Amino acid sequence: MEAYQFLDNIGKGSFAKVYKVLRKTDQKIFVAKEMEYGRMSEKEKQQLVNEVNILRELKHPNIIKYYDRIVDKQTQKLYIIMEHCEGGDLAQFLKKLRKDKEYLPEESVWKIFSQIVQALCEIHKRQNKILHRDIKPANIFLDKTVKLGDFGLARMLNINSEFAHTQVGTPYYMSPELIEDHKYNEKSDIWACGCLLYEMCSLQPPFQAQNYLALAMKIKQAQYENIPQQYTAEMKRVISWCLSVNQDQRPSVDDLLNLPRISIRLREKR
Ligand SMILES: CNC(=O)c1c(C)[nH]c(/C=C2\C(=O)Nc3ccc(Cl)cc32)c1C
Repeated sequence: MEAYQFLDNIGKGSFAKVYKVLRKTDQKIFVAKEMEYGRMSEKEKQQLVNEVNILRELKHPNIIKYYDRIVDKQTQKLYIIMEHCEGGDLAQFLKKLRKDKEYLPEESVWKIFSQIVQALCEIHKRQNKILHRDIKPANIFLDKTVKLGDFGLARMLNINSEFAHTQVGTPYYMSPELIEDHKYNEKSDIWACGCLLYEMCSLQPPFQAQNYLALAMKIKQAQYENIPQQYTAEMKRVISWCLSVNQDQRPSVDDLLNLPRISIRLREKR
């Protein structure tokens, strides 16, 4: 990592530390995600190679840009160099709103959501379909555009891995089918989008409990409190649609792109 100067430790991604770094050649700022691969099994190393290969292929304004990967054989650490987003992550942003008791205007909620749906469209519609598997505010970054990042758990549909059952932190956004130990699929990402939309309105996840079992019960019954009254019936409808227990009843990415509050934005972009 001689080409970069470490500036700050800015947080944790999935299974990793995240640093703000300066590229010495042009003084540009990036983010380096540091992962220790020394203690990883061969399968986990394959997952790491898989994450980097996923990132390298993705080029979209609403997906965190991958720049480089550096292997430090001495320390047995892999660094993934990615774009830096001045605004930090959405989790911190929502945490500040909650502290200031300030709700997000509905227009802002749709603006963020429409960009995440576009990112999802990009990864779901590829020939080699990709599932993100960890959509949540901490993996959404704010800059001139909103960007979906940290594909730490993403994988091509055709590669199974024991990571499938790896959970880091409380699984607030876990879907009913995952609780039933069914296969993760694109409708599980849609469930997570419903949780994200809910949390942007309520400033807390739809499903919370004191323990995993109680959380699982609430998720399986899609039992959640109403969002604040200031949001429209359309917002409530889309959240309810994404949080359909039966995944076949959930919207597809195309259904979400065709929502009036999203499609109007896409037309304006053209
Ligand atoms: C207080 N947090 C920050 O200031 C912050 C900022 C300005 N950027 C970030 C994080 C990232 C960032 O800016 N780009 C990233 C790409 C991948 C991952 Cl896993 C994280 C990031 C953070 C956590």
